Amino acid sequence: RTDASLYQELGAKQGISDLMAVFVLEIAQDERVIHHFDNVDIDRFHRMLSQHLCELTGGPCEYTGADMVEVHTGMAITRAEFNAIVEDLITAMEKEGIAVSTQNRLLAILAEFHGEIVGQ
Ligand code: HEM
Repeated sequence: RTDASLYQELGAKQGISDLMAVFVLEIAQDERVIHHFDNVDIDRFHRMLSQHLCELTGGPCEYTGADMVEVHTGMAITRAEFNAIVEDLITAMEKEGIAVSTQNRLLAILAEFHGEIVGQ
């Protein structure tokens, strides 16, 4: 578990929730990946993303959602799709005015999920 500084830099629970709301809107407009989300419960998706990010960045949350490998298995997510999602997150972070140094700290954490998500 990391220290909570990244969690604070992202604006704690409210900042993370706002960021994930913008991120979900970016995904919804992204033709490269939207087909994966046809039957997804968006409220739950937003809630689980926020909880996951809160925990990963050292915040006072416990992620209660699905295991990363299990939930993405069967989607056959490509490297290009993974990168598209990363771009959507960067766009969301820019829109939320998050400092580039903070953006890079978050991206470094998420990059570690590559192997659990791509090609499952
Ligand atoms: C660092 C990369 C990623 C992380 C950390 C991540 C994280 C998550 C989390 C926390 C959930 C919620 C699980 C739950 O509801 O219990 C989820 C669901 C989902 N993810 Fe990802 N994800 C990543 C990349 C991707 C990519 C690249 C795609 C597709 C292009 C994708 C597609 C989905 C879909 C469609 C769901 C909803 C599954 C469902 O509700 O049935 N994810 N992801």
